[in-house]
Amino acid sequence: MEHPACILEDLKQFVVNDAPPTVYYLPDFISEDEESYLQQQVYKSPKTKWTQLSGRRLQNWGGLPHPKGMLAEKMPDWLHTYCGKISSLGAFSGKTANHVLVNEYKAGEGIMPHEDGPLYHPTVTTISLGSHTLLDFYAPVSIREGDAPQTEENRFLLSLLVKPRSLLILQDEMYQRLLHGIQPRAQDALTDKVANLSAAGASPGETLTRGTRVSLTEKTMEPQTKRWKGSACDADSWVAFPVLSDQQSQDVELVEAFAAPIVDKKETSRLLRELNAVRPLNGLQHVKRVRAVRGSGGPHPLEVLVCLVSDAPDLKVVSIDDLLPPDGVQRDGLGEPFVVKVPARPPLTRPQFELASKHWPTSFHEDKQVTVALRGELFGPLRKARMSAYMAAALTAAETGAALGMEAVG
Ligand SMILES: O=C(O)CCC(=O)C(=O)O
Ligand SMILES: [Fe+2]
Repeated sequence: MEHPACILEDLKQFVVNDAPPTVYYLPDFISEDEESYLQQQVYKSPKTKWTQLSGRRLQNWGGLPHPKGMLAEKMPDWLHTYCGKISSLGAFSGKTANHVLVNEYKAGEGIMPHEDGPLYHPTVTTISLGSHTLLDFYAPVSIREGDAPQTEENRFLLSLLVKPRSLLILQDEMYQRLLHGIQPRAQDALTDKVANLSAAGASPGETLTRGTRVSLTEKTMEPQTKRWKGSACDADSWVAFPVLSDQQSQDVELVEAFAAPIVDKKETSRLLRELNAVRPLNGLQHVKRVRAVRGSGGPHPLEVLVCLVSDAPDLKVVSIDDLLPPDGVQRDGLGEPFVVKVPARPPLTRPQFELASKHWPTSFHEDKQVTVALRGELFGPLRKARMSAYMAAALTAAETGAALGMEAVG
C-alpha cells in the first residue's frame, strides 16, 4: 500500500486504541516486492556487519553514539529510501531517521524486555520482514518498599501482533515508560491480550507459527554533544567522597569509667603515677587520664580516671576506698568518685575524634589522607576531569550497548 507524504494527523486512523498511548500499526506498509528487496539487501551486507547476540543477530546502520558526537556513518541507499519514507509520515516531528537496527530472529528466538534508552528522539518505528512476531510490553520494575515481588509475568501488560510488511510506530508512554521484548517462542497463541488483533487481521484463539523474522528499527539519534554540556559529568559539578571502612564510619562507642576530682592540684603527678601502677587503663591508651574541668569556677579544676566500671567491685554506692587497694595510692588530694563515659576505641577519623572528645579528652593520630578525602578534596581538577572522561566513556558504551539491544551484566 502506498503512503504519500503525510503528516501525523493522517496517521490517526492507525492508532491502536486498546493500548496505552501511543501505538500506530500500519498493515502492509510495504509491498511483497519491497519486502524481498529489503531482505536481499540485508543478506547481501558484508558478514562483518552482523553482530551475533544471544538469541538473535544484529546489524547497526547510521553510526554509533560517542561522547564527542555520533560517529555518523553514511546510510546505504536502500535504507535511506525507507528512512525518508517513514520520516515523511511525520513520525519524528519533522526530523529524519538517521539510525537503523536490523534484527534477525530465527523461530524460537527473541529479545529480553528492555528500554531503548535516552539517546533517541522518543519515537521508534519498525518494519517487519519474513515473519510475524508478538511484541510484548511490561510495566517497569517499581521500587516501592513493601511491594509484592515483581516477576516478568505480573509486569506483563499487553502484546502487539506485528505481521510481515507492517510498520509499527511507538511513542509516548508505550515507548518511554514501558519495556518491550519478544518471547523466544516458535508459536504464538493469540489471546485478547493482543491489543491490535483486528487491525492485524487476526482473531483470538488462532495460533501462528513463526519463521525467520527480520526487523528494521528506524530511529532518530540526537546529537551527542548537546547531551554532555552542563551535565552531571562536568568535573566541577561533583565531589568524590570516600567509602570508609565500618570502623572508620561507625559512631563512637563509649564505656563507663569512674572519675574522681583532684581536689589538690599539687598532688596530680603523684596520683597519676600511683593510679597508673595499680589501675592501668588497659586498651584505653587513647584516653587522657586527667581532664581539666571546663570553665572551672567550681571547687576543683581537674578530674582523673580511677578505673573502668567493669573493673570495679559491684557496689551500689561507691567510695574511693572501694575502688583502690588499701596500699599503693595515697588518697590525699582525691575526691569522691562518679561515673563518666569515655570512648572505647581510638578515633580513626576527624569526625570520630570530635565526637569522642565531647565525652572525654582523647588523643588522635590523624590519617591526613582520610581527612582530605572526607573534605572531598582527594582529587584535583585534572584527575577529576580524567575521571569524568572515563565515566562518560563508560556511560556511552553502556548506552550504545543498550541501544544495540545488549543486556547489562553485573
Ligand atoms: O525486533 C523488534 O521488533 C524489536 C527490536 C528492539 O526492540 C530493539 O532492537 O531494540
Ligand atoms: Fe528495543
